[in-house]
Amino acid sequence: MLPTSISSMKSLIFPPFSPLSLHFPKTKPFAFFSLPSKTPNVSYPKFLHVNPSMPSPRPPIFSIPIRQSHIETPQSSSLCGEVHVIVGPMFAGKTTTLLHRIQAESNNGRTVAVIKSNKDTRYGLDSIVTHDGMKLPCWALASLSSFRLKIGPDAYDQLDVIGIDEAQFFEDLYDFCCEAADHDGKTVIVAGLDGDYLRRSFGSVLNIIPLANSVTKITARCELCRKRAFFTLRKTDETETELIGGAEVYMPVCRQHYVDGQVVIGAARSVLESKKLQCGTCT
Ligand SMILES: Nc1ncnc2c1ncn2[C@@H]1O[C@H](COP(=O)(O)OP(=O)(O)O)[C@@H](O)[C@H]1O
Ligand SMILES: Cc1cn([C@H]2C[C@H](O)[C@@H](COP(=O)(O)O)O2)c(=O)[nH]c1=O
Ligand SMILES: [Zn+2]
Repeated sequence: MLPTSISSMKSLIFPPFSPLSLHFPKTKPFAFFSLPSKTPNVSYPKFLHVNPSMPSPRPPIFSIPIRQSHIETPQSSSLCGEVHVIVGPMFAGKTTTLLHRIQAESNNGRTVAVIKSNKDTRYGLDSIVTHDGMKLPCWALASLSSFRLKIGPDAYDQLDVIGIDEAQFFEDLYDFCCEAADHDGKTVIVAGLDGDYLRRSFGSVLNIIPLANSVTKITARCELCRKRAFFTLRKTDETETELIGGAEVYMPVCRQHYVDGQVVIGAARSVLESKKLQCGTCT
């Protein structure tokens, strides 16, 4: 028997919720299923280079899988996709984790494609490369909305899994994930920075958390004390939010060293500014 408050409610959904559907969402656990591979002519990335001496990525320290159930219904099994989000500071292993998940999906016979932002030109535009040198061919795009046309609508329809790296640079991330997972039935695996060098929310990455089946925050090692690093410190005095770079510009730091670093950088900046004011030749 349902509680009165629920049973007396008029359902706007047909058929109305059963008590079972209230308690057990009809989602599938990540990587628990394998769809048959569809056509052989779809581009099917393989790892070009996996360094065998590379340690496997550190386990996430913070993972919130949204409650899932093994109960499936026939009508939910084909259409609904999934969204999985991997965040953390630079050098935490986001790209490594994304590539491992994509490789696992591909090994399960699922058709995969990976997208990165064309703003990140660090290693050329044709591949995603981790800080360790692991590499996977990708689509480098200015916007996610261009993906379907770029890959071709037929190839898009054949895709099971879409990986997105450097997600902070895509303005249309929310709309793309919604459409791909809810409407097109794709599994979307997103990797990106949750925060910028000032620890402000970066791009649309945090906006897609309400869409996600799972959210995983991973950490790096603080470059100064080797403790867990949750943040990215910018070592230079540039102030624009988007500034492409690697270890020459950024370092992963723990909370203490982030705070100390901001104080040191702030002090250095004010010294430089006061020197500029005193110097007659500087403008
Ligand atoms: N300061 C650093 N400079 C270069 N490589 C680093 C540094 N710190 C960690 N790494 C390496 O980078 C790997 C993570 O690379 P990657 O997956 O590309 O990270 P992310 O995508 O989170 O930036 C780590 O496992 C580590 O081996
Ligand atoms: C913190 C921060 C980073 N970026 C840039 C720097 C890199 O090009 C990417 C992050 O790459 P990774 O795969 O996570 O190592 O983002 C930026 O533009 N602004 C920032 O504040
Ligand atoms: Zn530290």
